[in-house]
Amino acid sequence: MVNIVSRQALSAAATATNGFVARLCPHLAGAMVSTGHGDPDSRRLPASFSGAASSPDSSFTTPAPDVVRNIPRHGVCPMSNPKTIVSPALATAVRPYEEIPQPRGWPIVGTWIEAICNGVVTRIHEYIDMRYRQLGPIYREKLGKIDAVFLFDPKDVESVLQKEGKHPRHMIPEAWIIHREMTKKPRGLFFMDGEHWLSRRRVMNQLLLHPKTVPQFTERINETIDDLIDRWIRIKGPDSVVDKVEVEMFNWSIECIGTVLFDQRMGCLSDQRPADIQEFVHSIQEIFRTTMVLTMIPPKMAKFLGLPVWKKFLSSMDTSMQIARKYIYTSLDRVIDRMEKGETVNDVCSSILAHKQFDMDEVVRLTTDLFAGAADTVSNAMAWALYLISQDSQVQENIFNEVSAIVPGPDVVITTDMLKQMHYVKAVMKETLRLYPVVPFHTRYLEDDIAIKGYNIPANTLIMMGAYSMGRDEKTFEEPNKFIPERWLRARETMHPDERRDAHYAAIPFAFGPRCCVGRRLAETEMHMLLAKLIRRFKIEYAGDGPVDIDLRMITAPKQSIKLKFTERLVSAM
Ligand code: HEM
Repeated sequence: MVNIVSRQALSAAATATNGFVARLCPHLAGAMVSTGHGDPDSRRLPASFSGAASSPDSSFTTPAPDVVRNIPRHGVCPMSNPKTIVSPALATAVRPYEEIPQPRGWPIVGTWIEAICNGVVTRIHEYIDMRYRQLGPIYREKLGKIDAVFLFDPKDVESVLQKEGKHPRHMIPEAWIIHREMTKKPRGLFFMDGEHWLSRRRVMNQLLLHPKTVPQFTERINETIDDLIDRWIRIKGPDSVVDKVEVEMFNWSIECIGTVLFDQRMGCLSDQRPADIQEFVHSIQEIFRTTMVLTMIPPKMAKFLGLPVWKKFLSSMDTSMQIARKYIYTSLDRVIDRMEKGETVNDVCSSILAHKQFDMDEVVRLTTDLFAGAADTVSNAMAWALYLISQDSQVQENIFNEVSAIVPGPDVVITTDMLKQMHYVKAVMKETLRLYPVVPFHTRYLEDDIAIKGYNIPANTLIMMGAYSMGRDEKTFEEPNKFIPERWLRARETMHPDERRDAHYAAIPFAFGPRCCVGRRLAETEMHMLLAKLIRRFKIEYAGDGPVDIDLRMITAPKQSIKLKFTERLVSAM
């Protein structure tokens, strides 16, 4: 039997039990309450799998189990939902879902019009932040097709993730599900659930999250970075400015994932970039943009009416899948060829093939989704990091000093052992993703009811945890809107363990637990290496006309193009 309660509900229950509650229901005296922390069924990936070992904040990623209070159990209160396993005391303390605060809406349309007027499609992070400030750390709202309860307290995020079970389930946009059904083409990990997901995920964990695998790719990642630097030296104008750094980052991240998946260069960093890669970039962006629109206009209706947004969504999905598959089939042919010749192959795709557990079609599906998942995430994270550091010369000097002390020369290949020592570089990326979480909401459906802040959230309710708002919350972070990488280094020494825990759960850009991002270790390696190599070589200044805003198309992307000036450091300084 599992006890599902939040710490807040617990304390509410604890005060309520004595006297008043006991008079109401004789069951309630001396109930067993558990925080859930430290429950034997609270499963976590081993630290090595969640990437905790290499994290600058490894003290954050493995919080110590909380105290479990055992008080004699009296059984489940008949008032509760049969699947809500809470202490009898809580059964009265917990209020029904319907009482969770919600914004006032109009009959039938609810808050739809207000949400659209507030720019919910491209600025949903601001709209939801506004609701948080208005309604508090738990509220519920129906936004088009999304009917969810929103959470903003890191302690509640922890409670939800503690209870996500063996097969955590996240939200898949309805438009994507319809597309999958229409094309009758099953997709990769992100779309799977249950045991089917777990069996595939275990294999992918071994190939991407195991500490031993990523070091095999570091030399190739280094090469892509050297090529990017050469390219920037070639293309920067007389004023040393590179335009559209976000597009450059996209091309680089495709090049990187290409070498890791297939041990093959894609040509995205050459002067004649393949035309279809540009089309791929565009279609991925359109998928995210149209999907956002299709959360406000029911996709089934948009499909039925043949609305332009639906047509655009379909064509972008099809184009991106066709291009990804074209690359993957060509690469697979080469991989198989090399394997047949007995040549050593060292890439993720051949390792999946070597597993012999999956047929060719499944290999294509798994790799296509890795390819698509990697492209827009790493590139946007890096674009934001460069935007932030380009406005802070002190942060650049700190990076430079750290990297110079660890890496013997500018042309030396950076290894994962070197990266492990780069605490400041890691803190810069952690801080970037706190301010600009590429994935602005973490979503879960739980198998059982859960009590949060004294309210019952029924099983299978969509729970959305606001990473953007939590990352910028003054309750958790001092001067929350300032870019201060040092906060992650200081935190270990100066913060109370409870505050550290809150800071950890408020900033989990890759999510946490068994369904965390499978590409985390690879993404961090790529980003830390790029940052280290770039700052070792250049001083970077922001050359744009004004601040860059967020354009939220499911992921946190820059709205305006990012222009940067690159000045080579003197050779003697490097
Ligand atoms: C800065 C870079 C990245 C960020 C911030 C990021 C973030 C995330 C997040 C938040 C999730 C959802 C986890 C959940 O539902 O709880 C996720 C899932 C996923 N990511 Fe990433 N990601 C990044 C890079 C990558 C890369 C490089 C790859 C590919 C190698 C990748 C592949 C995936 C896949 C396949 C999933 C679905 C996993 C599953 O459902 O089991 N991601 N990512």
